Amino acid sequence: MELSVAFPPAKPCISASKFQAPPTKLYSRSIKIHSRPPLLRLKGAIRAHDADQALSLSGATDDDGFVLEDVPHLTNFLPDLPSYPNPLQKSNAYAIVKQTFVSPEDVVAQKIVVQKGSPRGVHFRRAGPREKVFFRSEEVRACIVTCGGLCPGINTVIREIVCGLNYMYGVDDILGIEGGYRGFYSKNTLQLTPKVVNNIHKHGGTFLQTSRGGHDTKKIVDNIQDREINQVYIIGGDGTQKGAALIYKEVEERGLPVAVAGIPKTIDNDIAVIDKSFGFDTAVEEAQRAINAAHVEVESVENGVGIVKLMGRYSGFIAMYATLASRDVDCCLIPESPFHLEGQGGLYEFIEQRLKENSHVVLVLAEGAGQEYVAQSMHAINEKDASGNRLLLDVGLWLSQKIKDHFTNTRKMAISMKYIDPTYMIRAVPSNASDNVYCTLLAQSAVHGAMAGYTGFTVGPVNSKHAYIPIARVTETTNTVKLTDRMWARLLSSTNQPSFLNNPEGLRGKVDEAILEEINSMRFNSI
Ligand SMILES: Nc1ncnc2c1ncn2[C@@H]1O[C@H](COP(=O)(O)OP(=O)(O)O)[C@@H](O)[C@H]1O
Ligand SMILES: O=P(O)(O)OC[C@H]1O[C@](O)(COP(=O)(O)O)[C@@H](O)[C@@H]1O
Ligand SMILES: [Mg+2]
Repeated sequence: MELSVAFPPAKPCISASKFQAPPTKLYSRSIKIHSRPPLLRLKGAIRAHDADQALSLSGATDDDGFVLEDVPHLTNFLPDLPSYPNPLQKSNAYAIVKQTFVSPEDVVAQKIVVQKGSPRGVHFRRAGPREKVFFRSEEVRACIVTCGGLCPGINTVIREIVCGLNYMYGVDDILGIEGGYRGFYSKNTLQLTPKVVNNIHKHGGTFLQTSRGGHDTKKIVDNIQDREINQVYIIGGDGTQKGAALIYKEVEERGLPVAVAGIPKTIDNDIAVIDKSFGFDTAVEEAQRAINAAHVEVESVENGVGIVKLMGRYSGFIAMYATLASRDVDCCLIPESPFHLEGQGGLYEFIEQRLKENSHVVLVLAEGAGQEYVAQSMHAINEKDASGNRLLLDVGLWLSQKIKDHFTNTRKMAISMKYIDPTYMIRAVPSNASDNVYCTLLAQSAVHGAMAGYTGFTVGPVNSKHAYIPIARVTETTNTVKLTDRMWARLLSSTNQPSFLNNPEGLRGKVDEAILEEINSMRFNSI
């Protein structure tokens, strides 16, 4: 029988130090299922074979198009690593659970809407506790680091990693790395216990502090080695996960028995593969307060124009969901959807029409929207932050000014402009109840994965089932709002705003020619 599995190429069984790091790019290959290698018992430990776990995914044939995009396992480069029975076997919490351990055959499908006869497609390993663990509890020294921008729920994830390790696996040596990646080599560590982290989930921000920039793989791994850390939990966005992949590769090259687990974090919800990033719901909820305030303000004056600027560097998810949730928003502008101000079908015309109808209008603006216009008007240079992310110009201020100028000078209409910028407020709050539950699941899944010897993985829900995803899969692309998907159409139907696509010529010279081409071809295809 043949099984199609996607994972880095198998490496010869030679000493760990001689291993080459596998290429990041995953590829798909067919491998035969042989009779499973014997499990040798030695002194209460079980010798495992990495292929054992992948190959036990029986029952699939290559002609049904089943692909497993597997995550690395410590035994890939440390084949003699002993394993032990999972202490959860004796856990009160799991005492009456029907199936404590996730079967090695359990996988999560990336696509759940399929057609009859279509290939089964890509799958990820299901997250959760495994029968065998590759660490003795008393030998674990774990560390947690948080990097990048803030997001509601980071503290809950930290808390639940600490409590999960301690309560489920009896681990009591957990270090907090302070101030992001650079904290590995520039700061002292913090000892984390359930008591220390008991209340942190009630606060926004990160208990461990964070930073941008400062990723130096060699220095970080030197530090991991010097401190004898063997489990690394890394909470952060796309940049952080890229850094985590480099740490994992370096760890593998050095042949260290260190599990590297990534927990994806970003307020922008732009991480690929996973359903949604934690804190996103909280941020959307918090954004309602700002939208509400804008609405109250502009409803109370004549010709009130409210603008609310929300986060979203390259993707407008927060703006889109906040708009859909609110129903007080007349128009939502996101980076993915180019807009134009002047002429037929433009923003000025739309605002004037709504002012005539309702005497007020509320616009929600993602910070990454219309950056081309702002850059043109300010002759700005492309500045970057310490992590290399482009620093955005304030589109909110620019748009408020443009609208004021247009109505006062060109249209000779008095308007009352209220510009609200709650960007940092929506990500600095503690997470709401549903995000807290989500964070708990993420943290526990990460702990189970690391204890089971998986490494170089990111954890997250795929079609609402938590899975272990190869890091490269979540960093190779960024999630953006697809204008061709139904969700954006739902928003347009809800606000009844212009799509700005009916007059692509109005965009000429203002947005990238490639975007215009795309719009034209979309229109052509949909006619
Ligand atoms: N391509 C990369 N390789 C290695 N480290 C990176 C990379 N991109 C970002 N980082 C590091 O990850 C951390 C966070 O990245 P940043 O982009 O600021 O936030 P986020 O992880 O939320 O996207 C920073 O310390 C940065 O140095
Ligand atoms: O001012 P900071 O801390 O750099 O953060 C601003 C950026 O952080 C974000 O909230 C999210 O960015 P990350 O996910 O990369 O951390 C962006 O929406 C925003 O542009
Ligand atoms: Mg990022």
